[in-house]
Parts: sequence; C-alpha cells; structure tokens
Amino acid sequence: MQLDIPKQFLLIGGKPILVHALEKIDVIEEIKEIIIPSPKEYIEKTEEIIFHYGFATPIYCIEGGETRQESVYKGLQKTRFENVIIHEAVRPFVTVEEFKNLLHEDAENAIYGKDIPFTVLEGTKYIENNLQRERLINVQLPQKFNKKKLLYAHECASEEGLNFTEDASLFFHYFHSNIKVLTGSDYNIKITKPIDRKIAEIIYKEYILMEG
Ligand SMILES: C[C@](O)(CO)[C@H](O)COP(=O)(O)O
Repeated sequence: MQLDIPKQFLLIGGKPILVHALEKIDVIEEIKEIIIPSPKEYIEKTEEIIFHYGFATPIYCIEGGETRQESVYKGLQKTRFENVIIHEAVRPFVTVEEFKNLLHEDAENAIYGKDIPFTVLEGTKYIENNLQRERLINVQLPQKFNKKKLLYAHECASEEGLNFTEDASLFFHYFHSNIKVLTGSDYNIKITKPIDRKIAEIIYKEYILMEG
C-alpha cells in the first residue's frame, strides 16, 4: 500500500488496526508483557494510542530494526520470559481463542496454518515447478516459540546475513523440526493490499453483528 502512515495505524471500524490485536491479547492472563518493536519515528504515536485505549498488560514500545526479522530479534532480546508469542499488528481479526489455543498447546513451538484453496506454481516469467497444494499451508500468526531456541536461530541468521519472511521459516532452517501446525482461520487476514482494508471492514461489521 502507498500510504503516509504505517498500516498498523489505519482505522478499521474507527479503531487503529494495532488496537484490534492488542485488545485480544490484553484479556489473556497468561500473557505478562507485550513488546512492540516500532520504527523510531512512530514510537511516540504508538505510545499515545496505547495510553488512549488503556491496556492492563504492561506494554513496552522499543525501537525496531531495518527488517521485520531484526525487529523480532530486538523484541526477543528485550523479554525475560521463556516462551514467546509473535504476532503482527496488521492481523486485527485474530481471536482470543487462537492465542489461548497456542498457549495451551503441548508443543513448545507451534504456528497457525491454513489450507491453500488455489493452485500455486513456482516461476514468474516461465513456470519452473509445480507444487502440491495439499502439502502447502498459508502461514499465519500468532506463533509460539521457546525463546532460547528462537533467539539462537536469530543470532545464527544475523551472523550469516540470512533474512526470512517469518519466524517459523527461520526456526525450521536451524532446527529442522519441532514446529506444530494448528488450523488457522480465513478471518485472520493480514492487511497488506488496499483490497484487504475493504475486506477487513466487511469482517468487522460481521463481528459487530455477532456481538449484538
Ligand atoms: C509472517 C507473514 O504474515 C506470514 O504470512 C508474512 O510472511 C509477513 O510478510 P511481510 O512481508 O512481513 O508483511
């Protein structure tokens, strides 16, 4: 999206996208702190929003990195807890149940994945490879990890200069196993393209109707 402000500040149902996600996390007792890596120039704005909406869980806004990966790495370095959940501010329709299911899942590393209801081929100019869609998942957040292991994987990736689009790929690259996949939801969309905002408003209205 070509925007003047980062996507997490866009409004859905009159509320910043970031707040939708924070509201779900805030009601979960087991979550003891929230760390938000943010671009330096947006820390103040993020803190203002947090103050305005008033959350019970301690929230720390820290300066993020150049990439998504670096920002997660900084967040991991900041937390003192053994298990971490990574979420994205731009997934407003995550549910409290999705966070709780992750927390109560026996596997120490677990992510959400959704089946892919269309064909994905490799190659952009000419087709290079056919992929079996029944073996693929659309990776979603939140994701739960053992902090020590994820931190180790981040340190290795940083030393080797490797960049991944999310943490399950990074973790898998170094540990090769041990990540359980829970079934994700079609509603847990990531606001990426302009059309996602329109879809988000529709989902939001459905939520409001459901809540009466
Ligand atoms: C983590 C993610 O949402 C998984 O679907 C996705 O990889 C994030 O991509 P982005 O380019 O950081 O938005």
